[in-house]
Amino acid sequence: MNNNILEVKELNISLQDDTSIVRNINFNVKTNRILGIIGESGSGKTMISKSIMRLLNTKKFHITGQVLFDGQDIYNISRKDMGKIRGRKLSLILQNPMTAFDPMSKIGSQLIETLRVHFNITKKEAYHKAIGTLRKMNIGREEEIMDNYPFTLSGGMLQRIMIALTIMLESRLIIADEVTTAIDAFNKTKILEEFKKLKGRGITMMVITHDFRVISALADDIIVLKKGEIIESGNTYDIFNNPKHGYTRKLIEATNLIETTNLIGELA
Ligand SMILES: Nc1ncnc2c1ncn2[C@@H]1O[C@H](COP(=O)(O)OP(=O)(O)OP(=O)(O)O)[C@@H](O)[C@H]1O
Repeated sequence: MNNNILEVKELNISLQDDTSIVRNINFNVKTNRILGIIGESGSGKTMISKSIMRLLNTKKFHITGQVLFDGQDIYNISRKDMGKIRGRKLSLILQNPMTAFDPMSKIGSQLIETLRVHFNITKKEAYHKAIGTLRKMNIGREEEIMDNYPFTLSGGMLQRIMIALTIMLESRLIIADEVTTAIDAFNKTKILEEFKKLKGRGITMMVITHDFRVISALADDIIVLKKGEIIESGNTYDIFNNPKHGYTRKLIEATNLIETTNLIGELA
């Protein structure tokens, strides 16, 4: 049985003037596993995640290769069918959560509306589903949060609500792109804890980051990306303990350095 929820085959992305962005990208995401994609800024991580969601403007970018989601070739289905998959079975959580919410509408209405687009349920049922998930995640002040506008909440809190939404939607694959980068330490810890809990329950995820600490806390397998190419891949333990590539070693060392600096800061 094929237990890959996602298969990316020979993915190449370039600009229309032939400037290459990513080359020969091949990887699979297995059901109930977390794949980490790590690489420096500009290595092509976001381009890969957006191309999987079919969110890149094809007038600007030339994309070749195949992306199979649950066995279905998503580059060969209609926009309408892609719309049904995106946001329900396949979710992308981006670095800046503010852009994911409508600033003019309260959090509760947005969650209820999204749930009702994808499930045949009443407003009341959607409300209970939403608030139940927020409670399970220990968000705190859940009723109040449902009644708030996005701008009144911190980026970290909005990020946690986005994660809650993917849980409500029962997404088959969650792509988390630098979700812990631009948020406060408290919510970063909460998000990592939540992902760890979900991992225990068998979530399937792609975690994209430049931070080895996030990867080592969550990922089962890793892909290392450098300047648009995969330079190393394997299971997290092996890569962390025995990196083959100098670039991977540098990324790991940079993480240790940051940790040592933080420790010195705490001791000072
Ligand atoms: N809209 C765009 N037009 C042209 N080139 C782009 C565009 N967006 C990204 N690129 C180029 O594609 C390459 C990969 O960018 P990408 O955003 O995927 O990197 P990344 O690894 O996600 O970096 P970061 O961690 O900073 O988000 C970069 O060299 C960038 O210059």
